[in-house]
Amino acid sequence: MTTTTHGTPALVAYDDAVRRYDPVIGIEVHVELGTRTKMFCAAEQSFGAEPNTQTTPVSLGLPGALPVVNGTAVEYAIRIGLALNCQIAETCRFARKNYFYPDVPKNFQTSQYDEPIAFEGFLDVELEDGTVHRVEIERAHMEEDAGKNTHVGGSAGRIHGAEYSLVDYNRAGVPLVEIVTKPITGAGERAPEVARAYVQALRDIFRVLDVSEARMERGNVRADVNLSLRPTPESPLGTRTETKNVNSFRSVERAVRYEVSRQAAILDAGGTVIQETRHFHEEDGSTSPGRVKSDAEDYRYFPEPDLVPVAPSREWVEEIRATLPELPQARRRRLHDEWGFADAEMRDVVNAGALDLIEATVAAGATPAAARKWWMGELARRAKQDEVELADLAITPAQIGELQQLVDSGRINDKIARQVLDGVLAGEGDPEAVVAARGLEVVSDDGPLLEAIDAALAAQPDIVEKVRGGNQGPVGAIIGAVMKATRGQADAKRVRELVLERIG
Ligand SMILES: Nc1ncnc2c1ncn2[C@@H]1O[C@H](COP(=O)(O)OP(=O)(O)OP(=O)(O)O)[C@@H](O)[C@H]1O
Ligand SMILES: [Mg+2]
Ligand SMILES: [Mg+2]
Repeated sequence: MTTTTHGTPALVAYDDAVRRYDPVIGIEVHVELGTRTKMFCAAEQSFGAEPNTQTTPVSLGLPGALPVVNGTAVEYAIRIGLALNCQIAETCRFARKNYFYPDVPKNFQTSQYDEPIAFEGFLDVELEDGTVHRVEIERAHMEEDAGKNTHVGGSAGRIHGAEYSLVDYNRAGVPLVEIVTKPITGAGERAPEVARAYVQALRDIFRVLDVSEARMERGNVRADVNLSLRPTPESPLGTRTETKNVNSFRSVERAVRYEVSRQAAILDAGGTVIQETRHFHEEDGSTSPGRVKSDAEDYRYFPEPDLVPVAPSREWVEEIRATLPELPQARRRRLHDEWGFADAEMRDVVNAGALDLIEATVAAGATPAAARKWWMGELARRAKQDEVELADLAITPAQIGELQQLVDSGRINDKIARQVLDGVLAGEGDPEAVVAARGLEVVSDDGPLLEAIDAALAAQPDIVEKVRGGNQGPVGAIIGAVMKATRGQADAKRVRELVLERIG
């Protein structure tokens, strides 16, 4: 049997695998809360600080140090729970999850176990083609992050072969909320897409709730991707693997795909999938074994004796519910109605990441249709050409609004508008400034127009004759000559009027 570098049978092609097996996914998402201080102490937490400068005796796990719960973190956890349609516990406790690893200075992580702050929710996830898949949420609980190990020297990629390891406790004790789905069934071959869309929807929610910067590339949001296969949708659940710390949307999708192909190969060969954690490899989208998964009892969970239970009053919970911002899905529906875009147009806008840009452009005075035309047309084309995101183009919604107003007021035409765009993108300033500096304003004064018209009429007497004879067809040639003479800056409609007037 051929095997891959990670010692598994050769992969089964994805399409083949999902024809013969039913994938079930489970996703654990950890989000770092953007509170000023840590979960159980007053140490500040900010990204990129010098290692080990943001610690207190509590986050270093020094003997005798006593934790205190961060009230803002509890509020953020409730916000997340409510946004995910969860029930909020009337009272819940923290628990110690015991394990030994240098990044956990206390030798346990303070987490929640059988009493999460939020439970029994759901999130409707929209796929790129508009299909909606409901993901059931089992629970959302509070916990603290671990520190960060850096392994130095030794053979590359071999953690335990490193010469030495460094540990940074700045991240130890940073507040986290872990959101755990129930097993997600019914996704079939679209399991990778559902997994990705779910994590993306969560990220968007964290941002509007303002509970986290939710930057994947900084590790603010990390997903553990569980996957199992079963012969049919009616079969009992198979054995899952858990691919840890996947930190981009694309990687979530790839991790699911890879595990489907890998597990199908094992099952095809009559083998059994081992319940284990796995590492994801960005370079080739593969996963490799981590550790055989501890059962919960190996963690010797027990209630945290140093912290009182958290008992959010119903009044407080309702107050938080009442101040929840509009969530992304509701906002998309509202804008869809307000803007009057077709379903497919709206989906394209969302998928292109143009929703915020169009909204801001409309706020700057453009009609929704005009805003969409710019961002999904000319600007999308330029973004693609430069291989950048729309939002990273060197032009703002306010500038597009101004540009569109120049067009609407007849001071420039569509063709000139594209030249103005060039100028703005080249850093020549706002549209008004570019128009002035490049002398692009439409010639609206009739004086210079008449001059150009008379010259054109004189140059083409035969056409003048035809038009006088009642055939207006060839008048286009005169208009074209005038437009050329004014370098495209004339208002074509006005030119036509004047030409006909002149010919009489
Ligand atoms: N057979 C299965 N196939 C796919 N997913 C599963 C299966 N069984 C459970 N899951 C999902 O795997 C995830 C397990 O997460 P959970 O936090 O409950 O446990 P854990 O991974 O064992 O614990 P830890 O938080 O210590 O990693 C959940 O999303 C759950 O729905
Ligand atoms: Mg897990
Ligand atoms: Mg978990």
